[in-house]
Amino acid sequence: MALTWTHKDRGEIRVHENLQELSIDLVDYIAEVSEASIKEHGAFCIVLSGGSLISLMGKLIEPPYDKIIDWAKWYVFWADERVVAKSHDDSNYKLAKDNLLSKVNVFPRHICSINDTVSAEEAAAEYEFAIRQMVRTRTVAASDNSDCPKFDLILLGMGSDGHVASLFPNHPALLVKDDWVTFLTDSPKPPPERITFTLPVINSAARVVVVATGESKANAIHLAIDDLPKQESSLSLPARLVHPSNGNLIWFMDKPAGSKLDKV
Ligand SMILES: O=C1O[C@H](COP(=O)(O)O)[C@@H](O)[C@H](O)[C@H]1O
Repeated sequence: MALTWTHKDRGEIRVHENLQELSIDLVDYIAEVSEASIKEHGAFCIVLSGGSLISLMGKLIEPPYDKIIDWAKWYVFWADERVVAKSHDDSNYKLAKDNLLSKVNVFPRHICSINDTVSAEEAAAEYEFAIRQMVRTRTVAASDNSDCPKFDLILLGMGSDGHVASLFPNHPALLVKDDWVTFLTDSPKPPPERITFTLPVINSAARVVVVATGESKANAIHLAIDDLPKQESSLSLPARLVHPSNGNLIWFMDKPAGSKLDKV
């Protein structure tokens, strides 16, 4: 049984017994939000990340989810991408394509991935332009209180340094306010060239989920969620800056990742 509670300003926290339990709870949540979004506005705009998140979503291609989800109404985006060929093992697109998207009936034209033949700067600009077009045509909702898209669900992983998407500790990308997508050529985690959603976009989503597993993430989870006596600059922990202004935040983790939380 998961230990769950709601923190006064850090959202809902779900600490699971093991990866199997976490994975079931995560896909149940995704299926629920997919259904609710489709009922509400006829589409489900979901934003993926790379890393360990995708294997935790693996049950989506199995019964009953493969049949009950209305895949034709899914629009898929990425919170960040490595600027490598789509066939490269580092590609977040390839990871999701191989393990999820190629196994369900999401329309290829509903998959909004980056152009892998241009520079990081151009890829970021083109990706943002494509999303702006989708907001204009109302495929993606617009935020009520910012000049940003309002995705139905943004799924983020978190590194042991507290990075989310490709927003790394103390990196200038954390300060970008006017762009929806920015780029970096000096990522501390390889590969160096990446594009990423900026914080205003992440924090304008209707729902943001952060998924973290393993003991190596325990300290970052503690710093991202617990009330800290004397807070260092939040720029040193991007996950602490995830704070949807008008949406829900949920943290899914296993016991080792949650082991340093005050409540645990
Ligand atoms: O480089 C990245 O890392 C994070 C975290 O990955 P994880 O394997 O530790 O879960 C991921 O969320 C991000 O999309 C990816 O580009």
